[in-house]
Amino acid sequence: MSFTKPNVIFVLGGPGAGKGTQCTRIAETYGYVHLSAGDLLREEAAKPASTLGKEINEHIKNGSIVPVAITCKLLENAMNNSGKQNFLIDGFPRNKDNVDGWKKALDGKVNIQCVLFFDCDEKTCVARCLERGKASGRTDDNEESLKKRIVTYNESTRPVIQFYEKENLVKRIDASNDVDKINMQRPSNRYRVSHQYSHHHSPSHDDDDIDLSPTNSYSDEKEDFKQPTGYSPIEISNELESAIRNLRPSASQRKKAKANLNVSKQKADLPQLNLTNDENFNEQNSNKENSSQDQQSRRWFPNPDIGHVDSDAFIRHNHVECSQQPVESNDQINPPALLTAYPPAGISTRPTAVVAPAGPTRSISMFVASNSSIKTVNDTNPNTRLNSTDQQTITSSTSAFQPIANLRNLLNGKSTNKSAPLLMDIPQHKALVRGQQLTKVHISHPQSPSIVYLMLHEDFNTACRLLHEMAAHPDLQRDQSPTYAFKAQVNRLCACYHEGRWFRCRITQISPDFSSATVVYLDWGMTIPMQIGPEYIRRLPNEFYAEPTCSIMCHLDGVPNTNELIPADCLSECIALLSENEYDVTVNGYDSNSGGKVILSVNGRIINDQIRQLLIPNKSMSVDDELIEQFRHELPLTVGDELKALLSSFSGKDDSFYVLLVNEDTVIIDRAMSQLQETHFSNGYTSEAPRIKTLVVARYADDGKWYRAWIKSVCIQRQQATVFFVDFGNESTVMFEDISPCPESVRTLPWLGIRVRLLDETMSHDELAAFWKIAESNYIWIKILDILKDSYIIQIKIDYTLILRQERMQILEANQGVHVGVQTLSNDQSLPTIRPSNYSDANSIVMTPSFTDPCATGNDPLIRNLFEMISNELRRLRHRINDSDEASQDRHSQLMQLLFSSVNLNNSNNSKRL
Ligand SMILES: Nc1ncnc2c1ncn2[C@@H]1O[C@H](COP(=O)(O)OP(=O)(O)O)[C@@H](O)[C@H]1O
Ligand SMILES: Nc1ccn([C@@H]2O[C@H](COP(=O)(O)OP(=O)(O)O)[C@@H](O)[C@H]2O)c(=O)n1
Repeated sequence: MSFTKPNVIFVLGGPGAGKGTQCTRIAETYGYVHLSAGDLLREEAAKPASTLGKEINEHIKNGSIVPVAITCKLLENAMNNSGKQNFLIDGFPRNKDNVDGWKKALDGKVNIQCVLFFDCDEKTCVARCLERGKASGRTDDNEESLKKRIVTYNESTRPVIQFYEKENLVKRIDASNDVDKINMQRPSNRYRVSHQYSHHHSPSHDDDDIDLSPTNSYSDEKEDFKQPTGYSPIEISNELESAIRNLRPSASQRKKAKANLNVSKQKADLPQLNLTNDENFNEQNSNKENSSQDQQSRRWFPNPDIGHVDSDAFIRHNHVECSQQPVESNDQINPPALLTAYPPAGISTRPTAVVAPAGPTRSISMFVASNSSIKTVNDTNPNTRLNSTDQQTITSSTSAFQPIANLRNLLNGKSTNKSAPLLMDIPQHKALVRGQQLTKVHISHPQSPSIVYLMLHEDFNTACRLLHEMAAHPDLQRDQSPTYAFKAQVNRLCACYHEGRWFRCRITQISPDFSSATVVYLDWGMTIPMQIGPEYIRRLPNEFYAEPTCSIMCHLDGVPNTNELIPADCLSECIALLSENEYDVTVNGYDSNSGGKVILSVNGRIINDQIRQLLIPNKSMSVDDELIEQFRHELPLTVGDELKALLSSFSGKDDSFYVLLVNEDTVIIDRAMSQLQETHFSNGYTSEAPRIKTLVVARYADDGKWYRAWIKSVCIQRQQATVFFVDFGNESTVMFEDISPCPESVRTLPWLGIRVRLLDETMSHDELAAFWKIAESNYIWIKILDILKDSYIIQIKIDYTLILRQERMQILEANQGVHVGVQTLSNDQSLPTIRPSNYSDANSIVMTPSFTDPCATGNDPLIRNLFEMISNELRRLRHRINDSDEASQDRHSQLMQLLFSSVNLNNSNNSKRL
């Protein structure tokens, strides 16, 4: 029995026909998971954060059909999240769009067992819905909506039922009967329903059985439905039923399977052995045909492409040295029956691979280009020959978009299952380094539009070498029983067989019946369900523990990391963008938990931008700060980072404010922008409105210069848009003619405006204004102390040297030999050594210089005294809010004067005079 493909029964019928009622019973009796499309839609619409709520609610109220992308994704997610195999899908597919969308997303990946058609006359349906409406609170159980729903049902859903009738999949059930008559007759273990071809014909008898066995996919009683009044009992055997109930194979099954494979050396009672029989292989092979039809959408599921990897072809093209001989294994001498927590001697648990700057290579392109011919090569190679009956079709029960948390756990070697032991591990891929530029990088698995697994050139070589070595390893010969038993356990490493190759994998999930496991391919990134059994999963021989994983998970910087529904056509465009032979990669960040943050490009074409363009138009057009946060494009900052910045604007909301980071990007943006000042934008948005939430450049009215911004809202009438300047953190209203698409050269540079607030310091706007007076137009150094959702907690270090340099230079010139004071720095020197006097004062403007000059240290008390006074002055300044600008400016310069006169005098008496 195969559990690799989920079984699906569609349940259709008019509104109120009783689909939900019967499904609940079937689900209880047969262990099917009941998924009601309508319920899922209502649930989604009820989520406060849902951007689709309005759209869904409108359709429901109007009785029209919600676009399939939404419904299908909800169903798919629910199936994936259930972790189960058998599903009753109620209220779907309801029109042709539903059928097509389902096919596009899931064809070949599930087993459609049948379509249960609950046939009920209109009057009864309406009456039931109205009755339900009294208590259900549903917005559509009223006469007005019902009229529309009935029309939709007759016009759109009935043709779907007819379509499936032609496919001989429909089981018609007279749903006008009493609830209990329709339902299961216990205790006979039979699902007894009367089913008739049409409600115009009354049933001649009413105890036909419907087979709900998960494996009996298409019934062969075609004749049934050729005669409208014909009934043909579909037997559901007790055996089959118990098989559904008890998914765990029986002891005798296990024994038989074991005998078949002659796994003599294995422990007799290994519970995970559930070996496949011929029937399965046939079924799987027929599934394979289906699945190949829909390769585009399949790519989002665990990637079957790895089956095409042919290391021999690869080696021929690339002259990679690789032993053709079986690798000498000392396992025979030193055989651990199961891997223990101790790594074998000589195996490093630390990464050893070096992330090489990708060298010149033809490998990846050759590999990809020769993909089509690889199959043939495979067939002629005795080492890697594909045996068609041995092929295990990969079908997926895992989500197209895996939650990152799981992956993170995987990458960290953390178990998702508390009881699972942490075993010997394969070292992680070497960390990427911010700023690294890589070329000829291959995507081994596009997990989602925003997450990909990258393989550097060297990784690719290693991965192929591993494939080759594993194929030659004596313990991984499929025609021979494995030397050592392998007990499948969550988190355990293993070798998995797929399309003629063994791969290094980690088990992440095991089905309750121990027949299948979900494994992640450590070197290629994808997650795939596998049958458990020595044919498919074996102990990973010791020699394959040393090599670090060959791929690295990376987020595409600036691409929204969305779990939201993505329409199928948009998805396939994303896939196409991620299917290039090789990429140039810029590393914008790396974190051992979440992997790399990268920008992919091909011939200068920035893939991140293209994907973002595809994804963002699908988002809600309502202005929503939360949402923009999702794709805000920041430098990856971490706690402890010290950065040079300029104060740029108040956030206007609280005591947070924006600073503009000053780094090499600032220079690039600056340069690009000043070039733009000169060119007159002819491609401004004069005829059409700029799209909300797109990155543009906009002319800032105050100085007439262009800056990067995103569109927050537009007013077509006034031909105006509110834009948010991403490098400064302020908003402004700009005419359409002063807005232009963002030039590519600066599009992917991180937004330099970051929102910050001071630790434990609440500043009023007025205080901030005073603070501004001191620090504006001068660089400040900020240290990141904490990262909040919407802002950074920072400590400010004001680089007084910049303020003072001028004067100080003069003083120094005039007073040779005076060593007290602040260290002078040139602009590009590293951090000034000015430090806050103590931690609690960290955010006030009290700064104490540290001294590099030994002479100065002798004057410590004086200096402390001096700076205390200065800080008092500064505090006073902060509170002199009502002063006119001029007055405070005056005060400011007075203060500076004081500072310098005191430094100049370098005398405690003088400092007292302050
Ligand atoms: N066989 C039946 N006879 C009478 N009322 C029924 C029957 N089946 C369901 N109902 C009632 O009719 C209403 C609609 O049933 P429901 O299962 O929610 O329909 P659907 O899912 O097809 O819209 C419910 O209030 C339910 O209690
Ligand atoms: N596949 C589906 C299922 C339901 N729906 C919407 O959800 C509404 C309620 O569906 P439902 O299955 O809960 O209700 P019934 O009409 O079966 O009582 C429908 O009228 C549609 O507006 C949809 O758009 N597409």
